[in-house]
Amino acid sequence: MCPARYGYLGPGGTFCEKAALKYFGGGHEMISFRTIKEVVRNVKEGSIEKGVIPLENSLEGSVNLSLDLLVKESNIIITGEVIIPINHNLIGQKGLEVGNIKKVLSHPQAIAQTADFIEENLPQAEIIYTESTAAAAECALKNRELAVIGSDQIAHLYGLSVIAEGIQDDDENYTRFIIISRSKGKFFYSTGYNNYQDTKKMYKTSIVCTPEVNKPGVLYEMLGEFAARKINLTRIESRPTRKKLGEYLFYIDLEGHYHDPLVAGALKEVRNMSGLFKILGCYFKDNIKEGSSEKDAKCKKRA
Ligand SMILES: O=C(O)C(=O)C[C@]1(C(=O)O)C=C[C@@H](O)C=C1
Repeated sequence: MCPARYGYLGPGGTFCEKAALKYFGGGHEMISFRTIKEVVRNVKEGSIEKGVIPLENSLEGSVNLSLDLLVKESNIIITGEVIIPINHNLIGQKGLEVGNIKKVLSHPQAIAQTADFIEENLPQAEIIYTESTAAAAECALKNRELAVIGSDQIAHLYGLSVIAEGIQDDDENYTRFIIISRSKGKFFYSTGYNNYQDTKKMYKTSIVCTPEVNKPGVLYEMLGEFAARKINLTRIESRPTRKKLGEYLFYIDLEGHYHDPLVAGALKEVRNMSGLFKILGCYFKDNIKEGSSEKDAKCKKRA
């Protein structure tokens, strides 16, 4: 049997690769793509079975491009999630000192997650955004005055040195990645499950919706459908519809399976109040285990 083909935001050494390995384990064909858009396109066109892209970070919030693509690409669904701790380092060629750094390169999320460090230690440096932390490391190979922000793995992989360790604004730094697949058809409601207490422990359902009419209290009414059924929401995020100023899409993640009658009932009501309504996916929950940040792991190793 051929190994499954999975894609992720690369090149090799990104946090996304780490997340993909945690989720899929070994023994698969792993293909790196240079942009999130390319990962999504390849899943959509069927050249890979699943793709892994970043969705949100505990310090910086959403990766807007990923949110937008989930709505734009109608045949893409979320089939899994994986959360990993993120530990950033300042990286450069051997012998590079902080005072000599002219440019700092990284993914916008990584730059934002280390904003305090940059402000305090690198006020002289020009900031350059790249498609990923590993793409930044490729550039550092060609220029001695250039530093990169990323994992210690990329330093190792690209033969670079770590100048400063653990430079994120807060030690508790996690990114949630989603696994995307090609949708096989419309989501349907059924009553396969009937114990919300069980499904809420195991599953998450993600939806996106926009109220059909813009009237006072409409969002309150929509969210009330979940509150009335004691359905726990784990996230709500708004993004412009990109059609009209002041009109928003609401991304909602909730605990429970959409086949659970309680969840299905709430979703039906919310759909009735919505213009656009899409179930983005229903998948197993990943949990952050206490003491699972990279820094904690390093401390344990040293002890
Ligand atoms: O550039 C990488 O290494 C990525 O995997 C992307 C990404 C992101 O988009 O959030 C992933 C984790 C970190 O939050 C920083 C960057």
